[in-house]
Amino acid sequence: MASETFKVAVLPGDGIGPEVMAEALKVLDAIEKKYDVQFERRHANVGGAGIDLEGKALPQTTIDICKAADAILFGSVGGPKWESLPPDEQPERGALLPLRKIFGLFCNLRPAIIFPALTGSSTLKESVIEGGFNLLVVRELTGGIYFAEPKGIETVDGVRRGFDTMLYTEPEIERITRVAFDIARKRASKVCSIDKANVLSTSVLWRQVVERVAKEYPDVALSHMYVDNAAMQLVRWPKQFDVLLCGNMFGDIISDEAAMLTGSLGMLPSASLAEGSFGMYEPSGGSAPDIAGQGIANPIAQILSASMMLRYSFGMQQAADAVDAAVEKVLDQGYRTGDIYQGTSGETRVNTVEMGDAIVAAL
Ligand SMILES: NC(=O)C1=CN([C@@H]2O[C@H](COP(=O)(O)OP(=O)(O)OC[C@H]3O[C@@H](n4cnc5c(N)ncnc54)[C@H](O)[C@@H]3O)[C@@H](O)[C@H]2O)C=CC1
Ligand SMILES: CC(C)CC(=O)C(=O)O
Ligand SMILES: [Mg+2]
Repeated sequence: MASETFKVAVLPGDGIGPEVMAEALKVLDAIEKKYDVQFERRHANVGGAGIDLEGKALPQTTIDICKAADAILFGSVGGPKWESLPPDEQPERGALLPLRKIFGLFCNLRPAIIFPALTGSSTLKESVIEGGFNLLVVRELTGGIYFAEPKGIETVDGVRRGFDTMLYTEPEIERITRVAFDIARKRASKVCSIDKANVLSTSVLWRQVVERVAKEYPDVALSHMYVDNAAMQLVRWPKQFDVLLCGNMFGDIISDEAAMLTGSLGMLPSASLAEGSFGMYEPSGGSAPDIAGQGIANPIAQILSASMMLRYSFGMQQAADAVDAAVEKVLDQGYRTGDIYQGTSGETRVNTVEMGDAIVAAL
């Protein structure tokens, strides 16, 4: 009998979600064997799978399973099949955003680290990334334009118009700013806050609050950058960044860009954290309908998300380090899924399952 048991709600979702989730679960099996721990897993439908099997993107049974769990391991949701449904019934707005809200997952951590073996897979010149970079997007996840009301599409004077509301409260900004500064202290002690304060009122407030909170962290260097410049600076010279503090939408966009610097969106994990130890762990990318069903997706983002779950929700630093090291080892050994394959000597092209097997073997 294992000395410790953690309950994990497993929500594979749509597209490549189930394919990459299967590999992350194999890694958890291996961790159970290696450490004195048991992961009690309950699977639940979410997104398109929820709609198809239970009539709703986020069925109540799924919410209940998540509530009973210590953490959620999430795949991804969405796809063309469900895009013509009313927006609030679609997988993204009907399941993913509500899950983030219901569980208070206000803090999304997206670490973009270039593995030495993958410098050739980045689209950036080697001279820009040599020596590596290690940046962390700290994204506010339950506020901003993705959530605020009113939003909708209406007809006024015979003209259809769509509208959203961008809104941030001072406490919301303060809370995520503290997370960013606390984390920066354990890293290179630099926070770059990303906004659009030359245009948006939410950003003007964002900047004021960030500056006020920063006074409590004199040991952390704060800079501000407009989001358009930040998007450019990320590809110009990513090494200048340590922690990037972003609102919901800017963090969404900037983190996809940061992912590609590391070689592929399929490499970037994420942790969506609540106050306390509860979290949902999900790849930064989506359901990748263009490659779904072919067994070729890169499972590393999902596996590293499981590693973040071990680290942040279960306090299993050693096991998380072991998973991260196993990923690095297989990359050093030359294993590559199609998205990170360069065709150079020393590389072995593998499919999703083979990559998962290699990582388990390296553990
Ligand atoms: N967290 C979630 O569940 C998210 C869901 N989505 C949804 O996913 C669907 C597709 O959205 P897209 O904009 O196409 O973004 P996407 O992230 O699914 O795909 C963008 C590109 O990255 C590639 N890619 C992503 N993950 C990969 C992996 N693990 N291995 C290899 N290649 C990978 C895809 O093949 C595609 O070419 C949409 O319905 C969207 O709303 C998008 C982002 C996040
Ligand atoms: C539904 C979207 C907000 C999902 C997404 O693109 C993300 O969280 O990165
Ligand atoms: Mg995104």
